[in-house]
Amino acid sequence: MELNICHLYPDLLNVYGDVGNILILKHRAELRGITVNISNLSLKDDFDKDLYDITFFGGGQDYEQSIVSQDIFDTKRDSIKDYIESGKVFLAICGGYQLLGKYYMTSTGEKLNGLDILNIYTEACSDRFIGNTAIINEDFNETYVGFENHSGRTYINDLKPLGKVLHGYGNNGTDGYEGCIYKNTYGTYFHGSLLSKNPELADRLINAALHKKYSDFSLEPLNDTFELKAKEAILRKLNSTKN
Ligand SMILES: NC(=O)CC[C@H](N)C(=O)O
Repeated sequence: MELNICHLYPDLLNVYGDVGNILILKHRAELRGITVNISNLSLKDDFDKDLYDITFFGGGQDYEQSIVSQDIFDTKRDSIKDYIESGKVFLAICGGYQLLGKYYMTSTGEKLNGLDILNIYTEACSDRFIGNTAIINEDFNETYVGFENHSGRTYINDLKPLGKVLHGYGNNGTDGYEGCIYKNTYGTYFHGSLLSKNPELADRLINAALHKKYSDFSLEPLNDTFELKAKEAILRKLNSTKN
């Protein structure tokens, strides 16, 4: 079996170790004997929706986001929309998450066009949401931990959130939700990297991608004792500092 992963704009959007998400997907797939190929796409490159099984879009600063927002709209929008609508796997963090929505209004009032694939929008404030975070996804019965740093406040309308906020700010600091899920597309503010701290979510993405590509397979479990202990330690620390 083989998985083809696309990393969008790794040269422009890659803060807080976002590339670690790709490394985790690769590592966990390879431990199951799955071959992984990674393609980096940047400015002016075409996105071939049929080539990739998982696509990753990381976060970044407003300046880089403004360059990417123009390019991705002009060169990749229709094919990324078809890819997402067809149920293929897409993971977007922070700046990338914001750009899947209708728009991102920066704190200086610059309106960046989003791809308008997710029914969400983001408006920035001058103060930033920074810190360690934890959420719970009650449908999956999974708790995810991460680190957020964003000025944007995202509103997800009727989309499902990735989880309910236990610690931190989440999408906008008011509605108690973090991230969103649409088909097999996951958007979130969790840096850190997300998938190294949350192996259940990494396997969820690998599983979904393999199900889409191959009808008959089963992903054998890995020994995640170390990762889960680390997560417990983070949650203990967050609980003890909660005021
Ligand atoms: N960490 C990020 O990707 C930040 C995204 C965006 N520039 C914001 O500040 O909201």
